[in-house]
Amino acid sequence: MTRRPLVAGNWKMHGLRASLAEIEAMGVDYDAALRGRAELVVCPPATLVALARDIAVRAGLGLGAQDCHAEASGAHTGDISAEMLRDAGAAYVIVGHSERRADHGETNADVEAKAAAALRAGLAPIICVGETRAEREAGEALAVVAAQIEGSLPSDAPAQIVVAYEPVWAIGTGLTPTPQDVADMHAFARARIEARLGGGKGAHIRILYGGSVKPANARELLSVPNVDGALVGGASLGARDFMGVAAAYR
Ligand SMILES: O=C[C@H](O)COP(=O)(O)O
Repeated sequence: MTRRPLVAGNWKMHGLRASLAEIEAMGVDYDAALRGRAELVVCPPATLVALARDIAVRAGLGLGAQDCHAEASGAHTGDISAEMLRDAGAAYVIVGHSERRADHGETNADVEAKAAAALRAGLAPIICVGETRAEREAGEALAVVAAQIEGSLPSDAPAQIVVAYEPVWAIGTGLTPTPQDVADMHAFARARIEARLGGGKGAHIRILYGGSVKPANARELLSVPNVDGALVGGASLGARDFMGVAAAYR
């Protein structure tokens, strides 16, 4: 099964208009050889999505957003719908990131509704799952991820969805699981995705690893079986590091 690797950059709450120059710079290194091997996507804050559209197109990168509301429109002050993101130029949207689950109390049901909204709007959701340190230490990592997959993926989701496994304790900490731990979790996640969606989709869906991915560890992490790319936080803010991560596919 050939799955096109995807390296997605999640800028989180970072970036002003001046940061758009980084997307332009990413394009300089994103040559035909690398384009042939991996898809690159950048997910800036919502304020920059529309402004980034033409720049990303010129650079050859895809564009994503970081969250969406479950409804297409309505009286939801401060929220942004998947339709609006699509209109602004996004093709992807991250849903269920652990920071939204923690900061905004998003449940698996909320994440499923957002993923469904993304699909309705024509966006590919990047659905995040992952255990906390306490859950891993309690031996519950597999059960937590299984429950998140079962609860957060729309049961009729197509193979275009992306799943990102991000152990919460590895996000922004410089810590990473061992390659064997990543291999075990990704194989497990693929089996659970197939159990959830059926129809042979599990083999087609890309499962990204996220959590302290950097140029120095990208090659090792991205060569693990069933790792189809990365969801990169801190190292995606600058072209040099982001392209250093993507270079794992050269
Ligand atoms: O969405 C990205 C992840 O939360 C990873 O963040 P990080 O690469 O800064 O650890």
